[in-house]
This record gives sequence, C-alpha cells and structure tokens, in this order.
Amino acid sequence: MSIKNICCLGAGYVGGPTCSVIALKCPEIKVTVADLSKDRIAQWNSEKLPIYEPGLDDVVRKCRGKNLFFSNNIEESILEADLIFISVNTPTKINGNGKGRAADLKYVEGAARIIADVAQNNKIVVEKSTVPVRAAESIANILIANQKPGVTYQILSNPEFLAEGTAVNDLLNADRVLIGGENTEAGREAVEKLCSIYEHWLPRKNIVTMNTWSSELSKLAANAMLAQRISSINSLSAVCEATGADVSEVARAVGLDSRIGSKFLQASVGFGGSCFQKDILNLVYICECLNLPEVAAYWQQVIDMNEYQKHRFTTKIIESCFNTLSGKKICILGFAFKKNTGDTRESPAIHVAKTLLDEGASIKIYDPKVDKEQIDEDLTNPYVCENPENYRKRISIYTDPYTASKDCHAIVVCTEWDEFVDLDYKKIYGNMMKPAYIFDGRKILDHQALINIGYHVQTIGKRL
Ligand SMILES: NC(=O)C1=CN([C@@H]2O[C@H](COP(=O)(O)OP(=O)(O)OC[C@H]3O[C@@H](n4cnc5c(N)ncnc54)[C@H](O)[C@@H]3O)[C@@H](O)[C@H]2O)C=CC1
Ligand SMILES: O=C(O)[C@H]1O[C@H](OP(=O)(O)OP(=O)(O)OC[C@H]2O[C@@H](n3ccc(=O)[nH]c3=O)[C@H](O)[C@@H]2O)[C@H](O)[C@@H](O)[C@@H]1O
Repeated sequence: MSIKNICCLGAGYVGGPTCSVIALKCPEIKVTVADLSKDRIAQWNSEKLPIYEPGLDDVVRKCRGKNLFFSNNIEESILEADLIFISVNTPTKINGNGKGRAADLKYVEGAARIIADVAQNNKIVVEKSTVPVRAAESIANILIANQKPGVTYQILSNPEFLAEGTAVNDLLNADRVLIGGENTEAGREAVEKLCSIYEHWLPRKNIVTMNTWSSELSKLAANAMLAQRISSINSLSAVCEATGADVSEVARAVGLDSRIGSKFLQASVGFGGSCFQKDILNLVYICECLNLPEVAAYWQQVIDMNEYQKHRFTTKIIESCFNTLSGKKICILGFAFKKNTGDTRESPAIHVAKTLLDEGASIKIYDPKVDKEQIDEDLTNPYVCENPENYRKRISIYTDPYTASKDCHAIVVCTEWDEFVDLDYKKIYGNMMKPAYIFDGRKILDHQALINIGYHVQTIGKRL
C-alpha cells in the first residue's frame, strides 16, 4: 500500500518547507505538520509565515487547507499517519554530559515517546533531524520498549540538505535525497515507500539508498566538509591581507580546478547558521567518544578557524577606529546569518555587535528581514549578556539603512543582502561623521568607488 497520510513533528525551518513541497508535489497525500508551539502553528496558518523563505508563501498558499495542514493536535496527526517525519530541533547540549558539544536529543526522544504512546497501527518513522550516528537505534529502542500488540515500526534516516534562503529551490531540485534503512524485507519495503514520495518530482538516480548509519554520518560529513571549505578560504584570507594577494582571485584560481570546484569559497566574516557549528561540535564529540582524538582535533580546527576569523574582523574595526569605540556610533548592515533569510541563529553579526558594545560603542542596526524583537533577544538575553540594560540603551534598530547610518563613525556590513550593493553611498557619506569608515565583512561592495567618495575601506582577504 502506498503512503496516503504523512505527519511531520516539528514545524520549523526544515519541517515547514519540506512538507509544503511534498504537499505541492503529491496532491493525493494528506500532509500535516504538527508542533508543540501554538504560536508557530498560528503563524503557519496566517498570512505571515513564521519563516522568510523565497517562494515558500506561494507553495503554502496553493496547498494549505487542501492537502497541507498545520496543527497543534499532535496525537491526531500521528494516529492518522502512515509515515511520520521527525523534524524537531537537535541543539547542542547546554549542560550535563557532553555540554557544549554533544547534540541534545531530548526533542527527538520526546517525539519518539509521543509516537509510541499514540500509534495504533504500523508506522514508518523517518528521522529527518540531524542526529549523531546510531540515533535511529535509540528511537527504535523507545518505540519497541513501548510497542502495542499488532503495531510495528520501521525507522529510516532521511537527512535534509536544504540551505536557508534557497530552501524551496533546494527541495525542488535536490542534488540528492538520502535514505538509510534496514537491509531486511520490511526495511527495504519502507525505503521504497519513502522513495516513491520523492519520485513524484525527482529522478530515481538522485535518490540514494544506503545503510542507516552511513546515512546519518553522511549528513554530519556533508556539513563538516562544507564548513571546512569556508574555514580553509578564510584562513587564506588572513594570508592575503598580510601579503597583498587578493582572496577572491585566489578562490577563483583554485576553484577553476574541476576537482576542487568553485562553490563555497567565498571568504567572509565567518560562517553562521544553526547547523554548521552544532553539527561539527557533535562530530568532534562523537570522535572523542570513539577514542579518535586526532580526528576530533582535525574537525575542531574548522570551528576554531571560524572563531579566529570573526575575532580578526572585529579587531580590525577597533584598531582602525584609533583603538577606541567608546562613545562612537557604528552602523551594522545585516543581522541575518546570510541573505534571503530572517534567521539569526549563530549569525556572525551577533559576535560583531557584542564586541562593539563591549568596546563602548553605540550600535545602529538595519536588516531587511530580521524583526526588532529577535535582535533584542539575541543581544540582551540573560544567557549571553550579564547587564542587558547597559547594552539595551546603546542598541537601536532601524527600518532603513539611511537613517541607521546617519551620524555614524563607521558602517559594518555583516550580511550580503543584495540591496546593500546598490545603496547611495555618496548620500550616506554626507550624513556620517568623518573620517567615515566602511568594513565590508562580505566583500560585496565596490571598494574603489567607496574610496573615491572619501571612505576609509577595509574588507576581508584584500589590502586596500
Ligand atoms: N535549519 C536548517 O536549514 C536545517 C536544519 N536541519 C536539521 O533539522 C532539524 C530541525 O531544524 P529546524 O527546522 O531549523 O529547527 P526549528 O527549531 O526551526 O524547528 C523545530 C521545531 O520542532 C518543534 N518540536 C520540538 N519537539 C517537538 C515534538 N515532540 N513534537 C512536535 N514538535 C516539536 C519545536 O517547537 C520547533 O518548532 C535539526 O536537527 C537541524 O539540525 C537540517 C537541514 C537544514
Ligand atoms: O544542515 C543544515 O542546516 C544546512 O546547513 C547549510 O545551510 P545553511 O546553514 O542554511 O546556509 P549556507 O548557505 O550553508 O551558509 C552557512 C554560512 O556559511 C556562510 N558562507 C557560505 C558559503 C561561503 O562560500 N562562504 C560563507 O561564508 C554563509 O554566509 C552562512 O553564514 C548547508 O549548506 C545545508 O546543505 C545544510 O542542510
């Protein structure tokens, strides 16, 4: 029997877009995305979705209320479903064993326990969250220990590779879909059923099947290797600044080698986002637990290089501004961790903003898609800030870049939003304090044009 009813636990950046695209491409399947959070579900059911993702509004508008539903009724969604995606968050543990490195599987475990409590018939349970290797075994243990008579489970691993800002396109045109399952008759049958969903829009050759543990590890490996490329080019950006080489030219030359390839070689203020750091820390922790300290140290270096890059960039700002920011106003353009998303998780802008605040500056922030409340939360929540009031009185948030930069001593570009390229920098210069500085942490601006206007310009990986 083919799949008729899908439920997804977790209506976040992965569950929402993934299930919306499945609903679009599989009109005969009912898809319900269920979440514990009442606010999040209310937003998915409103005109303003909880996440900004180009193209997503259209997909949701076409399917919502037809074969796509967002619900807080987790039990009912599980009862009805033949196949259940677990797309809950797997953050880094903040206390206990493995604190600061291991993935916290409490939400995955919670999801497995609800399924075990509620299920009355056979279910295929699909691990979509990014998890440590052999997490599927833990899910299976919970389900089997609470199994009701006549109910059987198949656990599959189906990690997600979408990137924020391009999620809809990544889902519609996935390089590959990965499915790991048990090599038994029932396991192979479950894998086939999941394949048949993706085959509604992807060629079979793009759907790769393998054993569960390989699938789980492949997800961590892919993120680790993507982040490694960024740390590699960022490390070379420091060499460029010290020698007069230009990191964009180096990246171009290196990337033309088809064995290396040109993607993901954009030097920057450092990578952000909810996953690269968390997944590499998780990999490091796994390696340590497996008594592979050399391997752990190797991957840890990718994170350390990223910290170094962020630190190098903020040090450059402080040193350029006569080594003191006390009483100065600095404009931060961009707060999201990359363009085309409103997500700020692990955004390098948070590091930049905090360092400038600690140096005594007042900061004026503009981002086209990040809410004021989010910025306030990122900079003043008690986990990250000992004295929120001291910070709060020196943070202001604007809805346009011209007001944000008015009377500032410097502009710092933290996100590569397209609109920053075409701003009227002459007009902005006229309203800034002099000397006026621009620090381009994304290498997106026309530096010579800015120098001609009168700015002092600094960027990554190139001496100006
Ligand atoms: N954000 C991204 O671009 C990508 C994330 N991933 C992975 O996907 C997973 C989910 O990530 P995001 O969607 O970004 O997380 P998120 O934090 O945006 O969403 C997770 C949602 O799960 C809900 N939840 C927690 N426990 C639940 C339960 N028992 N039942 C129902 N809902 C529950 C939370 O309320 C939250 O709304 C993580 O493991 C992440 O590493 C993988 C690829 C891309
Ligand atoms: O597991 C995940 O969460 C996802 O993590 C990343 O996706 P994402 O973090 O959304 O965005 P990326 O495009 O990978 O960018 C991550 C960070 O690296 C930075 N970056 C990216 C590319 C580059 O060349 N240079 C660079 O500094 C970006 O600005 C951003 O801060 C991966 O690209 C996805 O395949 C994966 O599914």
